[in-house]
Amino acid sequence: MRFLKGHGTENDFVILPDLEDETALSAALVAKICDRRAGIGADGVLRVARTKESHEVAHLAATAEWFMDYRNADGSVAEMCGNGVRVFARYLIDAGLTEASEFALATRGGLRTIRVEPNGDITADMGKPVVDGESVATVGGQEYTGIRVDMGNPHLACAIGDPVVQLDLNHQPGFDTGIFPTGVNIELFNPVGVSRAVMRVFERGSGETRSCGTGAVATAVAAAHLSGDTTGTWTIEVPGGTLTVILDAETSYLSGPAAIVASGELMLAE
Ligand SMILES: N[C@@H](CCC[C@H](N)C(=O)O)C(=O)O
Repeated sequence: MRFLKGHGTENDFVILPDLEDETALSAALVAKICDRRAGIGADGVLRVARTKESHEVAHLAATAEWFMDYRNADGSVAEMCGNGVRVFARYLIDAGLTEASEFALATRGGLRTIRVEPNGDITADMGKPVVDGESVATVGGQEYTGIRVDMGNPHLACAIGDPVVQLDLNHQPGFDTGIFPTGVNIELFNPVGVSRAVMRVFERGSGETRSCGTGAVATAVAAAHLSGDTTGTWTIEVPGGTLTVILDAETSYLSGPAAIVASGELMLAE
């Protein structure tokens, strides 16, 4: 099976073009592929499938030709991945599978419109974030209150007083499993200056990653909320780079670099 490797602000993915929809991707195979020692290594897998052939999203086929079938590093399925859609778009463009500079992609979280910027960055329309009250994450015995944000996938974005660089994110943070029965992506951030935040993330199904696009939007929403705003342009610094988030009354946008860095033949099987 052919694969490519790509990343968006070091949130890295193995891309599996499955244009004829022939690959049954088990959780075990995904976990093997994402293993950083015994596999290729990645935060997740992006299977490239035709929307019309994919029963989960076939109803979106009139608008989006391609479906991003996203899997976390542990093999679990997620609704959306913000850096994933941007890297997926970069693959489609580089592979000549689209010539448009603006096009829609199907995800389990619904349609996402992509725009290629003049400087090569890729912007995704991430939809309207849904804010749904507060909850608490526990990291290293310390409790942090955050804001629940639904980006198609679940987030808990916590502004904290301790510097995020000092956190130990080697272990799963605690969270309320009653509120998040299918797990949650947890962002810890320090607001810095005007409309800027430094963020780290512990992703559901992947552990700590160096960036998370849906998490960056959730962080911008939470940071804006704290400053009494709901709109504006936010710079979110993550360990792997910098993302820009625009919040307006109707939707949210995520912009940043996305690159394909390698391709090859996968020898792994179940
Ligand atoms: N890295 C992603 C989010 C991937 C999915 C997430 N781990 C989940 O299970 O919801 C992003 O860039 O948004």
